[in-house]
Amino acid sequence: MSSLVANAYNFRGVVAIAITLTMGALWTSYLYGLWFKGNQSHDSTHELRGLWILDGWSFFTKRHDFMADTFRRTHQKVFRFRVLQHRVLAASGATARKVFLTQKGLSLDEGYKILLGGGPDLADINIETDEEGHFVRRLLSITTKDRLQDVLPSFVGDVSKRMAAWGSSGSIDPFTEIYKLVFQMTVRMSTCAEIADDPAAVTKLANLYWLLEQGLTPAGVLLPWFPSPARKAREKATAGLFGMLYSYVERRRHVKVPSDDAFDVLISKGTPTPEIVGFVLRTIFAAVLNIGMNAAWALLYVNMDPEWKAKATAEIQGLLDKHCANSTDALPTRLAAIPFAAWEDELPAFDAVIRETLRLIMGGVVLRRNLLPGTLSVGEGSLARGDFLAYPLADVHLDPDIYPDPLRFDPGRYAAGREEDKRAPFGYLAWGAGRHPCVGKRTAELEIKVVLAMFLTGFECQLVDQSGTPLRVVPQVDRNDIHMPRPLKPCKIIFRRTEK
Ligand code: HEM
Repeated sequence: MSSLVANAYNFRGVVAIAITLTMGALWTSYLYGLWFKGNQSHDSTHELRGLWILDGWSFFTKRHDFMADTFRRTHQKVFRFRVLQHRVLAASGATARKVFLTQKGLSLDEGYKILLGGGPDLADINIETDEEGHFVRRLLSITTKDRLQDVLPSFVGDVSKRMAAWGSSGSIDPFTEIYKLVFQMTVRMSTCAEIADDPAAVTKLANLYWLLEQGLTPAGVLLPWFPSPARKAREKATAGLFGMLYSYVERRRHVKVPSDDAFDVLISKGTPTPEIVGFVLRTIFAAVLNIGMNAAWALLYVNMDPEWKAKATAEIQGLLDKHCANSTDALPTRLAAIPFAAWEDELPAFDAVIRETLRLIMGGVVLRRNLLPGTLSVGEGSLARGDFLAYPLADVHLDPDIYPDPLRFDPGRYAAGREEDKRAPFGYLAWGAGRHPCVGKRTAELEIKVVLAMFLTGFECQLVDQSGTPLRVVPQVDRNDIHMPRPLKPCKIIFRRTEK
């Protein structure tokens, strides 16, 4: 009872502090708004004049609606708003898109760090590394064709082992279970066998990672100084991940015969342990949510489209017949016998399904910060040094003039004779383009293909709603979820295993 009373007092204290902070934030926001109005640029760009904290909040909590509604309401191709002291130019249209993608001096890292809360950062636990500047080069060194060929049989083995735990029939939430498959493959690709072969270690890593993801909240970005539970959780998770990964890397340093695993490759190149840890955290962050959600959506779309399901199934069966003489071998053994080059070059229906899924799902906002001296013209707006630039991919991916009937899943759009993605400059951006194309594309495509191949050759599936009623169309996407756009209404896959 006394602890209940104490909790009630604590609760009232927390509420009082929260109210005081909120009032303080609104008041500061108001004063800042007055100051900002006096200091706004004198160009013709439309500026939102509300309380900055509300604009900033909508940008984090309902980003898609905030951007789409404001473009619609203002009839402008650009508008400006504020997130704390930062000025953001939201831009749409072909000219702005080209500047966004090709202009030197627009920083991708700075854009995401401040407006998305960045990813995991060892500086949160006072460990400074020089990892950021080397990340792309290191990633390319562990995702070469040869390495992916080496790791491919383990990908298939990992996925099939995890799927075996589902039993011979039942139901799964694709956005949870496929995320786990992708997590396992990404750990395999970016760490070492001691972790990837140990389900308890992978689960521990996944739990810490999930805790860290949950720490990336709008409040954490908008009020970084506020010691919120989310911030504490994030620091705790970062410390846990650091401690765990550090000990595995140090153990690998002392083995007599190095392997081809990522840790050993990075150690052999003289990479210090904290930088290897930072590299793994960043890789998992860039990979797992992106691959996990797109693999889950690809499965939903292809399963609901009989024509493309038949094409993709025939294609993978063709590769099984070609590369595996013994048809009595278990499915994972046969899939693992298909060489990486065939996965990459001989699955055009898979490629079209993935390409179309990504167009539909990758509608979020991409970000840059202007580090150039002076002012830069961006379409009909201008960007001062230090300002941020936000471009919604939906501007191009859901434009009916480029992709007629844009919400329809139609992988044939890219085929010779149609090539809708070529109707506008930079008409397809799901893998980025220009100065910052995605460096994880090859790995991501392979992981998605392995998941689809396992489902298409080893399972019968049906998409149902939460009550088990079969769905006739794929659910709509929650475009306001900036981390992992799931369906607006939850759904499940009911499965029956047809081959082991
Ligand atoms: C389906 C999965 C993925 C999708 C849809 C995707 C999409 C993208 C997009 C759209 C960009 C450009 C962002 C921008 O211009 O602001 C990008 C960049 C990038 N991606 Fe991916 N990505 C995926 C998987 C991965 C994976 C697996 C990795 C690493 C293992 C990765 C690493 C990166 C990096 C490092 C960049 C920035 C490159 C640079 O700074 O120049 N991505 N990705």
